[in-house]
Amino acid sequence: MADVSQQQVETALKAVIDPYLEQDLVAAKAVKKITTDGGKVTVDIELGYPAKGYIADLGAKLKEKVAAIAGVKDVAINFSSKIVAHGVQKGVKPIEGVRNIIAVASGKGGVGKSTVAVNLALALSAEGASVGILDADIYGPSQPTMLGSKMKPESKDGKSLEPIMSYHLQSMSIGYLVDEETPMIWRGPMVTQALEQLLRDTNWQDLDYLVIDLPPGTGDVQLTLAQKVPVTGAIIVTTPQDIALLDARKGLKMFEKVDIPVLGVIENMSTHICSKCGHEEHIFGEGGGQRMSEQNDVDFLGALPLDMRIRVETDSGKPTVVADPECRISQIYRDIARRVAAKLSLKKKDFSAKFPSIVIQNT
Ligand SMILES: Nc1ncnc2c1ncn2[C@@H]1O[C@H](COP(=O)(O)OP(=O)(O)OP(=O)(O)O)[C@@H](O)[C@H]1O
Repeated sequence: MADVSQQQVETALKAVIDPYLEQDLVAAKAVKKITTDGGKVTVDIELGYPAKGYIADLGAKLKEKVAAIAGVKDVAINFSSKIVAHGVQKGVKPIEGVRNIIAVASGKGGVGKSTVAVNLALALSAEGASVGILDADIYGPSQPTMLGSKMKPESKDGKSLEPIMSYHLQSMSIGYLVDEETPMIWRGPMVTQALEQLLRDTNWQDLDYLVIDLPPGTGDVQLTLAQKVPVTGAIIVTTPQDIALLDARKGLKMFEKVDIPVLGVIENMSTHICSKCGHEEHIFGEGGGQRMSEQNDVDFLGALPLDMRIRVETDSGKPTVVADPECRISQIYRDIARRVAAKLSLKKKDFSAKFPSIVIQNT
């Protein structure tokens, strides 16, 4: 019997569309090596995004296609992830130790932006990336509470700060440094200066992604920040109500103005799940985030339910993604995290950046 050819294997691999990259892995240039040794086929795949929770499933689909080629007796698929730095706005200096910055914004307060930001950061970490979070919500820093950490950051040299570690996540917040009431009286320029300092004077350690939890709204502070921080991509959090959607649209326009690509929209409090009977209801209307994304030509990244456990777990210092990694809500956050990172991986690379991070992940 004739040997299995590389071409046959490629054709089989092309039959599987990666839902996060929205293309097959050959087209995405993720297939790095194919070896065929008699009936034994080995495929090396390098994804541009972290995907620990998904590669078993992806590997099984690819194996099934390759195994169906006549003459194939054994298939091995090896996965790795290589996360590289991507381009940012022109003229903004990159941050030492950080490959990519993802800004999480909302048009209006109270839509759950901070909750989404921390769970998204933890979900990226659960998928295998090295992740940090900067709490830029200077008027109401909530990350110290959400991460259950009240420690003061150390300074080894009297100039820079060491990030606080919780659940493998590096974090920095004005809430670690001043008492809760102080930032409320700060004026615009003080806020942006404090934030720039927090961002640049923290010793971030080799981060693939730094998630920035921006202050709510689209005023001057947010605009100045968006101009000064080297952001790779932004995410807008909204609820399905009309008013929140209108405000979210302002957020989209703000990022457009400063040339930051919007990775997409996350709808929070999408449906309500009754904690007693599990019944699901669209109490704030249905499909608003999806419609808004379509109308504004941005991606819809996913929807999270209004669920009491999200509030209880996050507000008590153990966000859902670490409190119960296998539950449905955590799976939604991880799905969104993979989608965000995959979209980011398709953006223009920053060729001046030094080292990518490579993680070997086997099925
Ligand atoms: N999907 C959800 N289900 C239930 N409760 C939620 C959900 N998302 C957020 N919450 C809760 O809603 C409250 C507000 O959330 P959060 O602080 O994240 O909002 P925010 O948009 O960052 O607010 P702010 O504008 O004050 O910064 C918190 O108590 C949080 O636990």
